[in-house]
Amino acid sequence: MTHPSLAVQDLTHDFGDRRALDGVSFEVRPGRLTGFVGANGAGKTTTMRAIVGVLAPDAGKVTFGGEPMTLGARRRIGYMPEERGLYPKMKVAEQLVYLGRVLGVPRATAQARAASLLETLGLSDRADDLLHTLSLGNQQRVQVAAALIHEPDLLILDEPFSGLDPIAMDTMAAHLRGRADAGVPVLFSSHQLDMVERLCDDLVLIHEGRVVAAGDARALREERAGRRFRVAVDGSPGWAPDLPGMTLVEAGRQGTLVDLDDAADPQALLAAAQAVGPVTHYSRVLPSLSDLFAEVVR
Ligand SMILES: Nc1ncnc2c1ncn2[C@@H]1O[C@H](COP(=O)(O)OP(=O)(O)OP(=O)(O)O)[C@@H](O)[C@H]1O
Repeated sequence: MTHPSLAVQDLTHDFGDRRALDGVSFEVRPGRLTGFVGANGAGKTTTMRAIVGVLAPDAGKVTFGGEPMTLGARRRIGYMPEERGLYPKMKVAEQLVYLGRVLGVPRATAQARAASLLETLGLSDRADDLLHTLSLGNQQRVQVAAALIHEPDLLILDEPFSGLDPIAMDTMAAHLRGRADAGVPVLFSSHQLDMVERLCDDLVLIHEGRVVAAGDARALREERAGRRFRVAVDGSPGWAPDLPGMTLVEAGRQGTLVDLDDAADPQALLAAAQAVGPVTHYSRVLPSLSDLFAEVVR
């Protein structure tokens, strides 16, 4: 199924005399996992609240499939709020079924979905436990299940990875990937830049209420790639080129890292490596997401 795109256009919002959002615009495309990254207080939660309609922004608009968000469209969003908000004294599965019913899912369907979500999130054995008896990380998994119980057309998740152990993180990541692969636009905020870098197709970087970079994650990194290359020669882990305009950064088991000045030819580096032995790796080094982030917020 093809889902529409979410577009956020020129959102502006003040809290008193503090401008929290200052003309925020970006798109969350169907089938794309979009990571929403920014420092504390940058405006991620406020933007997400405006998207799902719990906050009315001072200016700007949110459209889904080109149409303004209606109440009906909002019911098709799966939202995991920062403040969470499930019922601590209700049983896990019962709670999911209840939330599904509130969103118009027939009881039998909600029961089947709850069981299947708990299974994929590794919580089947806790289905009949009261929520508050689960660890915080497991409560968080239930929170994600709650956001998915009505098979939403759009997922907005505020820090779904915070507080999860590495295994739970992988489970969560696989689940979000699965929803995106099914065509759903997915926007999630996170401070775990390595996870975002590994997982996301698209990025939105926000700084002090303004979007400072947005779009295809790889393209954003490629645009900012310098002239650093990694080359690995089989059997010669410490090899270093001796060529004009090339500065060795490091040489080791991960290969040889070299900075080229503007006049140096990357092919000369490759040829020199090939003269030493079989080349097992040769690539231009892309900046990491944390490099990218540091650069755009400077
Ligand atoms: N209800 C509120 N009343 C007053 N100021 C607020 C309110 N909510 C947010 N703010 C302010 O708006 C700005 C943006 O906050 P927001 O919560 O959107 O940031 P964030 O990017 O989600 O941060 P974090 O990563 O810390 O969750 C901050 O300066 C914050 O203090």
